[in-house]
Amino acid sequence: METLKVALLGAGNVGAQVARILLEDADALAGRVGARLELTGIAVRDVDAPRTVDLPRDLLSTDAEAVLSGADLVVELMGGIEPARSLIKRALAGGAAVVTGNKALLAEHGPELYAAAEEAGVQLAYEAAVAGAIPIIRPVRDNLAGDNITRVLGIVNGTTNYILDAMDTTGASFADALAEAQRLGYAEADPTADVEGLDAAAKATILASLAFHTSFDRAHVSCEGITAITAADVAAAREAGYVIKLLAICEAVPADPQAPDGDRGVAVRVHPTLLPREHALAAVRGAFNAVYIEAEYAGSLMFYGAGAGGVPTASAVLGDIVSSARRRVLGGPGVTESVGASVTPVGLEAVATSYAIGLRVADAPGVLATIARVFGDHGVSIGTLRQTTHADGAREGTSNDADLRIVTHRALDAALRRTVDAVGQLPAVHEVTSILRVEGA
Ligand SMILES: NC(=O)c1ccc[n+]([C@@H]2O[C@H](COP(=O)([O-])OP(=O)(O)OC[C@H]3O[C@@H](n4cnc5c(N)ncnc54)[C@H](O)[C@@H]3O)[C@@H](O)[C@H]2O)c1
Ligand SMILES: N[C@@H](CCO)C(=O)O
Ligand code: NA
Repeated sequence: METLKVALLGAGNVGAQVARILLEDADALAGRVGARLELTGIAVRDVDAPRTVDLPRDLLSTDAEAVLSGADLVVELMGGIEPARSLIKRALAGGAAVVTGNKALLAEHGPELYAAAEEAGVQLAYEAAVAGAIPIIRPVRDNLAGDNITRVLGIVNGTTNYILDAMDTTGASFADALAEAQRLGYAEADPTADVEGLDAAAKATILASLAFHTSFDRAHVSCEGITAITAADVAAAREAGYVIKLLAICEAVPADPQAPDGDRGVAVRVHPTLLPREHALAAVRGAFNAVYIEAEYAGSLMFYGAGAGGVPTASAVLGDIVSSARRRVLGGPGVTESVGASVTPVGLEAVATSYAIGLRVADAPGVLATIARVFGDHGVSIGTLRQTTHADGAREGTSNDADLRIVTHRALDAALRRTVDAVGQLPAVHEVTSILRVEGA
């Protein structure tokens, strides 16, 4: 039987598990590939660092370039932009197939790397880069290649879903839920990329490019994280029949909001979103991920599972290793990215959604009518309105305060902002407590 040489770059959470499985399951994998996969080297920062998995010491090296030279397959699990980018380019140029889970790198430099793979006639596979273990890259790129995807809604970050779910089910504050996520090992020690939505935005960039056959850039993706979400927002959403999720949304919309029947563009956005509790994505709990796809012929599809964690993510990496190795045995690079569509990337200003708006107002006669008139004057239609009086929020010498939660019909972002600005100027409105988008209603 032929032997293929596999080089691994990085032995952290995911890399160490990939190495373990390559060694432990060597016979089974050889049967599936039609060649033996020999792990020839593992690039690490420190040969003596403690690891979650005991790895053969003679495979470890701090010289990544030496590790990848001569390999048939290079598996990059170091993360970050450099040196990952240069090492992947070097591996591709040398004729090796590359497997990576590096969404940050692909969101910023994907087209350059896809082109390098194409030029070298080898495969660049990255199933682990979006939603961990969930098969989503190949379904979107290959299985749905003959369909027309119209919308992708994804819960693609486990840490933020864990936090929002804990806030929803236990009433915890954002800070307490984050601390718990860190204690359980879901969030990074520095969880900025998770809670600010940057990790989800990188994944959205990759999904949009595949779903709409166009090279999207991270700069095309508008991004808002969950750090401003309060326990009160979550409670109010719950009371109104919604749950708040951080969604990555890629959607075909009119390129010019003033010309609804004109050319279509694609808007890609990440933000906290209210979802009706009966929506399929509302049932995604804890650190799980799910991607919901609407396509012209397939209808609605949902992909669900573990979006993070060393062992589940290793499953996606191993799948790419087996399939790349098998292609190597059979010859040819297989299916590659298709970017012939040249869809126009458009910004958030082109997207109309419903909004949930929280207002702290004076509980006095005529206040509701005045607020409703401002909405009407700006052409934003109110769908539902709930009022809760605040006995403990009484303002000295005046009326009590009340909390209003308004859910609008679909409106463009600019019209909504103008409306909220005008409402905020009303003397009876003491504070705009939140503005959140609603999807799936
Ligand atoms: N952990 C997950 O759940 C998950 C899920 C999907 C994708 N990913 C992606 O997989 C990749 C790896 O993630 P991870 O969680 O294993 O990260 P990690 O931080 O646990 O592991 C990365 C390892 O690479 C090593 N490394 C970094 N630079 C190096 C260099 N120049 N030379 C040698 N070694 C170097 C680090 O020392 C570390 O051990 C990242 O791109 C990440 O975004 C992770
Ligand atoms: N930090 C990421 C890891 C998986 O990409 C998450 O929480 O989903
Ligand atoms: Na995946």
